[in-house]
Amino acid sequence: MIVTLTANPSMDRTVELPGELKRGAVIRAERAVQDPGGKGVNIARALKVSDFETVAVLPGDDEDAVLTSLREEGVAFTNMPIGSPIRSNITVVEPDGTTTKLNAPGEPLNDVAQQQLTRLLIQETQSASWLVLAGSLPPGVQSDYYSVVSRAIREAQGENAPLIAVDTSGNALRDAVNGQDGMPNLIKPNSEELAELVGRPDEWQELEGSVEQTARTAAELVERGIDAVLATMGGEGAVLVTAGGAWHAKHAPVKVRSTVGAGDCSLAGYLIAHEQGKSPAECLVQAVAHGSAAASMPGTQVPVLSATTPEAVTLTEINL
Ligand SMILES: O=P(O)(O)OC[C@@]1(O)O[C@H](CO)[C@@H](O)[C@@H]1O
Repeated sequence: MIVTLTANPSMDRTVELPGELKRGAVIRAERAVQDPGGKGVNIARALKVSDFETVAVLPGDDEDAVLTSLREEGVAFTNMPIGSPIRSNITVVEPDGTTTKLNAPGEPLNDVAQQQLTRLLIQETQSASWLVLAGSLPPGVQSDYYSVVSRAIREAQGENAPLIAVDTSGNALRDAVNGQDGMPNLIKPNSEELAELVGRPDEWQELEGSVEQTARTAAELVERGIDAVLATMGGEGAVLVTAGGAWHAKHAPVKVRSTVGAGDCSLAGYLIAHEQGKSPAECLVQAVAHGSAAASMPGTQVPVLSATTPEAVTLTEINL
């Protein structure tokens, strides 16, 4: 069973425009959709739609629209009431696929709420194989929260502790991999996040354009004690580096409808293959197949495993 934590969930509102986005104009959208969101929520939705057991842990009131949508989708969740509505994040999609995202800061969580959330996670992860800590941290939460949660879970569950995946950015990611509270088992940075993590933020564009350099940079993090680094490269696919090897995988081109949530689905694909006992390279292939399928769907919709096309993914081993 896979437990996800979304400390800063959202209602994702996506509008598709008939033409280019013009600043300052009133634009009539062609289509508008809304989906429950936040990275851990998306991962749980992607797992559930393919019948993998999952629980999404998140702050939010029982009657909040995000939780109502999760109930409708049949996604199991445990929520912690906060007395205010979950934030709305807006995505604007232009006909050429250009996506502009406006993310709200989210509802603050005080110390008591953070401790309560950690306690909920300890309860929910008693028989979990993975815990996924995903997305930004809301106002009031220190950037080392994922590190603190990881330590609490590992102390509470001992030998039965789940593997921990972290999918976040900025200081929350930096602090999650500083090693003081142990390393995550898996991280999923994009090129920008990877460059920042190794302390060379200016290198991100080079990383995005070079599979070998991405793999070498990810390997630096594996040397620091992370089991697996799944580095996503947008349309160029993804690189996986573990102590046992490095691989690049790329899907045949697809018509992109919305890239929002594609990274979350990549991680879901990786976890699905891992739950099925597949090899690291096969987990990478499924990650890329899931990410591509998600990018070809509107809004933050998630693909079912049977609709993904791992056979359209080219896998290459990288010699470091
Ligand atoms: O503001 P955060 O927490 O970094 O990201 C939130 C978010 O952009 O991530 C998901 C896509 O990955 C969306 O569902 C959601 O709106």
